[in-house]
Amino acid sequence: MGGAMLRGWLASGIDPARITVIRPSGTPIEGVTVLKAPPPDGEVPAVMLLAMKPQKLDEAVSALAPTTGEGTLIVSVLAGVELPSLAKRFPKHRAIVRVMPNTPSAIGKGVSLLHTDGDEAVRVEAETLVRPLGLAEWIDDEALFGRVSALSGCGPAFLFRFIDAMAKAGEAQGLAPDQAARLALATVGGAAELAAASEETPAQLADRVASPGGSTRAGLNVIDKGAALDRLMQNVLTASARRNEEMAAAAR
Ligand SMILES: NC(=O)C1=CN([C@@H]2O[C@H](COP(=O)(O)OP(=O)(O)OC[C@H]3O[C@@H](n4cnc5c(N)ncnc54)[C@H](O)[C@@H]3O)[C@@H](O)[C@H]2O)C=CC1
Ligand SMILES: O=C(O)[C@@H]1CCC=N1
Repeated sequence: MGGAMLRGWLASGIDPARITVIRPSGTPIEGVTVLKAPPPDGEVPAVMLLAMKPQKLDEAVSALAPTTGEGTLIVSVLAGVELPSLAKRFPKHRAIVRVMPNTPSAIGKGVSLLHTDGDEAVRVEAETLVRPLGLAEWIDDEALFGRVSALSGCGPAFLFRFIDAMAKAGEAQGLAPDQAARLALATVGGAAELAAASEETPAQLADRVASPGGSTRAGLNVIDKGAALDRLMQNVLTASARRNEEMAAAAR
């Protein structure tokens, strides 16, 4: 996820000289400084983005926490790890902002949910930081932030599965796999762009496709029976929210 955000920032024209990536592998990234660990005599960072797995946080804290200062804005994308859990581990900070980004950030089409207990200046700074990556939305209730992280944070994975499922269904009707994949992807991309550009709701747009008594209605009847897709998505987000809460509890 950190790599996706970095790609988005670099593509938006941010000065790479301002960025240092710390990754244990030390694998270089063109244009930016990459270190295996923070330099002992390094500058206090203005912004520190945490993007390791939540389970790796404690391993990373001993090297990272001493490098922060009273002026450091800590931005965490760690799913589940709440502000008090971060503040406890990084006592020196100006403010802490939680961000739940998603991978389309790499192409400036991401969604970033934001949460902080910082002041207006912190909110402006955080929003300015993530705006080049796509849509930015504040969620002021931290419990809700955890519960809804799955919609946009995990959402791309659910949609990628949906694209694959459409393609497989096309294959089952006789299409070659590569053609089915192309059709499914272009259909999902086009429909999403149309929905974004339209004044009508997705439900109204679905009705526009479904000619009365036609083939779309026959397909929609399967999706709509017993609110099958609605119930599936509710179960999906509930499962993700439950896992998020488990990670929050582990980090507390
Ligand atoms: N993958 C996604 O779409 C999203 C992920 N996130 C969050 O992003 C974080 C990373 O997730 P992924 O990118 O999926 O995992 P990943 O395993 O692909 O990336 C984790 C990165 O952390 C680095 N790392 C490990 N130990 C470190 C340390 N001690 N210091 C500095 N870096 C260290 C690794 O080198 C690796 O590049 C997680 O906290 C996750 O909750 C949030 C939103 C979306
Ligand atoms: O799977 C995860 O826990 C992270 C959070 C959102 C997307 N990936």
